[in-house]
Amino acid sequence: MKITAIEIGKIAIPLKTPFITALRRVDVAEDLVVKVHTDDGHTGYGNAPATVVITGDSHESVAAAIKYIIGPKLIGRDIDDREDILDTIHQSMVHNTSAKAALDMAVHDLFGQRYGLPLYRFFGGRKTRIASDLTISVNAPDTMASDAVRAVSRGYSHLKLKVGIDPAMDFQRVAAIRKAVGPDVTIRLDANQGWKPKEAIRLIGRMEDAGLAVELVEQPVPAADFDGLKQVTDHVATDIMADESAFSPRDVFRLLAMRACDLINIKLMKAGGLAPAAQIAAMADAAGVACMMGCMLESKVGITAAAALSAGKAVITKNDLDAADLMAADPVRGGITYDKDHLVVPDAPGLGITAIDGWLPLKD
Ligand SMILES: C[C@H](N)C(=O)N[C@H](CCC(=O)O)C(=O)O
Ligand SMILES: [Mg+2]
Repeated sequence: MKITAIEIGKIAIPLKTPFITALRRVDVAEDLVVKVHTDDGHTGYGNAPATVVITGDSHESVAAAIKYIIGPKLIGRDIDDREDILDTIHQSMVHNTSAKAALDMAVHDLFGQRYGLPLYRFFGGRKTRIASDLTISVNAPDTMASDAVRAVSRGYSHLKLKVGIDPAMDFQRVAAIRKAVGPDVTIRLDANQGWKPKEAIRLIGRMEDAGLAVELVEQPVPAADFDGLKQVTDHVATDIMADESAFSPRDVFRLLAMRACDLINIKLMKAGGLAPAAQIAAMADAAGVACMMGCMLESKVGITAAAALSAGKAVITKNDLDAADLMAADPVRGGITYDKDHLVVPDAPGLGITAIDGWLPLKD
């Protein structure tokens, strides 16, 4: 099975409600989807949503990296040389993790197809269903409370609340939601870098004193401030998770060595795909630090790949793989299905994706 061509196209999917974080607002999710074709008629799928405020990657930069730098090095390569192809993807250029993730995913998809192996089995095959939280966008406290109640009525028992806009109002947001959903719903927070270290320590302490029962706080401080992240971790009882601080395996090695966080959020778009994401999971496992499998605002292509890794690794104990469930339409045929708050992984070879509706090839 040899790679013969790589096509790049885009899909646009309206969201059920606007996605609002401390970093950005999105009304329509746009995802770049690559198709990697082989000489025996197979197609491997991968995706790369542009999340410029987090990864720095735009659709233009992803397409250029694939088309001019990494892609040409993959043409003619045999899928049986998987590790060698993955080395090429990851060593062709620095940064550009979204472009690398899209190609790494497609290569794994083709490898699964080559051997009739569902990807979740390739990564360990521990489960066929994984539970995810649902994200509640940052808004006025009463709006967030009603969004949270609606999410619980849809079957979600874990909610990830976006905060990080301003600490006093963030306290009101969490208090309003806890009051609305009661004590049995798990509440996790994602500040998306919005607080300063001392501000975070005071605010999380206040939430602890008020008995708001927050399970974890994701990325309280700016991504580059590893010392600030450690300061927060060391001064609160609530678990602190690194997200934007934890891109590459090397970042995670540093975070683990510093004991700067209690948990790691792994995302394919930050790590550069499944191979480096699996490396991160293995390092965290060795350090005794549990992980969340997270996602960007991306289609079911990337969510299916992330779910396959999560379903195979015991160290991944939490999932924030709700992106495709935040969307009002699903143009991806095959892949995972949502069953209330669970994702069911496909039993078909590779990612099990058969077609993408509304996929428009990128023009030069
Ligand atoms: C979609 C997922 N639940 C999520 O919240 N991811 C964000 C970043 C997503 C984005 O801005 O596209 C995160 O965990 O920070
Ligand atoms: Mg996050």
